[in-house]
Amino acid sequence: MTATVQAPPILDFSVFYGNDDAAKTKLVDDVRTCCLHNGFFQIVGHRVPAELQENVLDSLKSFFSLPLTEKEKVHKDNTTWNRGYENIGSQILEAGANPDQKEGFYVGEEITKDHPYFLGKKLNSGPNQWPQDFPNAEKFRKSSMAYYTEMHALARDILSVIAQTLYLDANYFDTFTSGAVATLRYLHYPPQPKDSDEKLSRGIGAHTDFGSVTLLMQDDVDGLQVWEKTTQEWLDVMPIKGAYVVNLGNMFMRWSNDRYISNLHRVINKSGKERYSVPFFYSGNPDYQIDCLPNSREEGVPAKYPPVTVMDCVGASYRDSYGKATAFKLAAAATQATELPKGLSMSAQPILA
Ligand SMILES: O=C(O)CCC(=O)C(=O)O
Ligand SMILES: [Fe+2]
Repeated sequence: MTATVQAPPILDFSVFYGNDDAAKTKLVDDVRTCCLHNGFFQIVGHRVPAELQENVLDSLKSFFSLPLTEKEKVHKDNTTWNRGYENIGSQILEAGANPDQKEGFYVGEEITKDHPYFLGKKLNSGPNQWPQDFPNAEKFRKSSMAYYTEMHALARDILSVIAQTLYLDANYFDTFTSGAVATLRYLHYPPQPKDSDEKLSRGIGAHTDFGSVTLLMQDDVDGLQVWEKTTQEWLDVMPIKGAYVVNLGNMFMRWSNDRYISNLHRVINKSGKERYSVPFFYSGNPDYQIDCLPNSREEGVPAKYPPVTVMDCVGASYRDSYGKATAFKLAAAATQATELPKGLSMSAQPILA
């Protein structure tokens, strides 16, 4: 019998908030093992209130059930800082696959137009767009912002554990997390049509995330899969109520000189049901310099990458992924396809002005 490889381990994060030193050391060791293997783990026992999680899920479901014309009133093309609604098919994350079969809504810090981040065009910084003609509008806005604040706190706590996995002070990332930019993304994956091409149809194509860490809440429908390099297979990450799937992004991998992994994952919604999920992408302070972390390379081994700011590192990945969808649209138009993939607009979306 062959040993089965498990989807990301489920770790009890409550020990981070307790006084049991042995349990804390074990948590740090477990997180280190995951970071070295594929950069994925799951946590329970965090402090994000269950009621807030439910409010977020309820209100995003009622938003996505609005008519398209209502959702498009807050389309993210109204901004150059990536806030608001995104149609199905706007992104291609897997080269060669069809545009992603998901619609989304982006939320970030409420940044006013006189804020230095807005004036300096820092990494998707600006005011949010909120749907107005909507019975749950107030609940949607309030729960989104309360949840956004909670997620910042949880990301800082997780980074504190990750610092310790590298034998660094628990507060090593404080300058990186102060003034950090992050994006909350509400996602809705309609059921994949039965006659869709299995090989090409994706809720979200195989990709790695761009930033430092991503904290993902899944609703109760499965579909997320993580690539397991040792057995060359896709492993299902079955939803656990209230838990977070945590994964490292490309910027963290670069920062650790490729010692810690940013791993491939994808979503295919074969459930026949509507699937909802809420990733929180933590970029960090846009002006922070990402330069090889201490203890992530052997004595005498050079750093693989030159220093880069958070803004340049994450911004380049965003532009690339939306550029692919635009290229697909242009290719489809060039072959005189009568029908373009739904939701692909004719204007390229400038993600970072
Ligand atoms: O919806 C999910 O479960 C995963 C979403 C994801 O990987 C992403 O938005 O980067
Ligand atoms: Fe992802």
